[in-house]
Amino acid sequence: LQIHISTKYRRKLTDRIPGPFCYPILGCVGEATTLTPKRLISKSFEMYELYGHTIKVWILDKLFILTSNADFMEQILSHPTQTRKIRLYNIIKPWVGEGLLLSGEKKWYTRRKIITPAFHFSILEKFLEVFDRQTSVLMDCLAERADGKTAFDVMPYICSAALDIITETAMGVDVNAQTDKTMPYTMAVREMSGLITWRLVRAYLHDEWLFSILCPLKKLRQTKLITTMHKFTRNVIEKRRRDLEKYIKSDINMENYDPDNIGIRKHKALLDLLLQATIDGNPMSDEDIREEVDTFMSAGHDTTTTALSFTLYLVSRHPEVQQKLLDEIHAIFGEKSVEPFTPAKLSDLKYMECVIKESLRLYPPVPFIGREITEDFRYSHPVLGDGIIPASTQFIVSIFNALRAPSIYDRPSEFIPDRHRESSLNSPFIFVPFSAGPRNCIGQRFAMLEIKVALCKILREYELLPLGDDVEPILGILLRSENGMQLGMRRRSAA
Ligand code: HEM
Repeated sequence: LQIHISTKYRRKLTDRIPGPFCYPILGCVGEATTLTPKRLISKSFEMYELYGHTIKVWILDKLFILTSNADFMEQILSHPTQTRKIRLYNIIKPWVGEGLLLSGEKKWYTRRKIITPAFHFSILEKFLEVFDRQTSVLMDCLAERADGKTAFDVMPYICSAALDIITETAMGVDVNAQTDKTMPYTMAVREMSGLITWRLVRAYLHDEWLFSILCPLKKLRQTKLITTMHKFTRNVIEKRRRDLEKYIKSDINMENYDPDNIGIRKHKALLDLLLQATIDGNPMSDEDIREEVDTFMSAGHDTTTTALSFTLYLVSRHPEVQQKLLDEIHAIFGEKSVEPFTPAKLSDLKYMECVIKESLRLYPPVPFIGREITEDFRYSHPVLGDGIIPASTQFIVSIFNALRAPSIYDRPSEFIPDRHRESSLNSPFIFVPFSAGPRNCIGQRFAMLEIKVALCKILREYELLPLGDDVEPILGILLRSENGMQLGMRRRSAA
């Protein structure tokens, strides 16, 4: 009865929004508990086909509005105050705290202002050397699989390289994730990412309290992993803060400074920029910085892993695309003498950009995002007309469906990189793998540069072969393939 009364106002406000039949009080709770991450993809297409591109679903007293309509999502995503994230994201909160990804409203706004300069092109340019060096390690690791006839899952290799890259750029620390599989910090990050995915596909374990009751051993394990990760990040922050203070007090030129701690590198990391940042005249506390660095670690390695792995998979299945990519790489960097990576040269890789975008369109690493509506929100929908989304609605943007909308993309399920030469498809609320509006991905240029460097190096050295099973995408906070991302490789000189 309480649920019925508390939802009455919200039901009335949203009665014109279509959606599947929901039982009184229970809503669609029965169907929601039977949905598997794999079935979610086909189910979402069925629902949009049946009800249009904006749908409502009740689960007990919770109202979800799902949309893949560009105009409608723009109204929420570009709104300056509707910035609070849906509760589902809380699953990573014990790890990243209220860093940029999870913080809301005022805290988010202040942090975003401080962190944005850390992703300026002039800073990212310095990371090209890290991308290059760590991808060279990846190339050595891939050599063991490049026999030209055996299919393998490329994702674990990419994941270790992405972990090395993000740890070095975020914290200035070399953790050798690709060559040393026993380092406690990287083992913890890997295990934690796996644990998050495991919990995500079990809706009843999203709540931290229920998770502790139903899976006490896993909860204990999670606590241990988080302790390991936090301890590592805090140690690095303390060390870098001491280094920085020493540097400020003395006349030592940072370039000549020789860090005594093994593994700590000289070039500036994102964390150094945070150490120098101030909020209202006060420096950020170590705990504030820890949250942000852990956010970069969490948001910045699994996403690029997924993007690069799907891109390699798609290129392996399209030899004509692979040849065009190779021709472009040779034209810009030379066939024999290999010129170093520069931002200008990387931005000349126009065809490669189309290929990466088309891969992000078909397989967006973040398949959906959500906002919790904080106060009644007046909207104007191109099909449903004007209306109000009531406060506390969980508003879900289906990036996966938006990027395959037949009304926007001709032959939406086909891999056609050249379609991105058309500027209309690149407008911010149409092409949304990095979201859009004030809370879009702060790391998107970082990710594009990292992927471009990796593609250049891999394709120059190896031919990708269409071996192994096709991908079977499943939806979670991140898009995954149930059977990995299989392909074959052959050294070009051996072709
Ligand atoms: C291909 C790779 C990537 C994709 C597809 C991606 C996608 C996204 C998306 C869709 C969001 C919006 C999330 C939301 O609204 O809930 C987001 C936010 C964010 N991303 Fe990325 N991301 C990628 C790489 C990165 C990298 C490399 C970093 C850091 C180095 C990063 C850091 C962040 C952060 C901190 C936010 C939160 C921004 C805010 O709320 O102000 N991402 N990303």
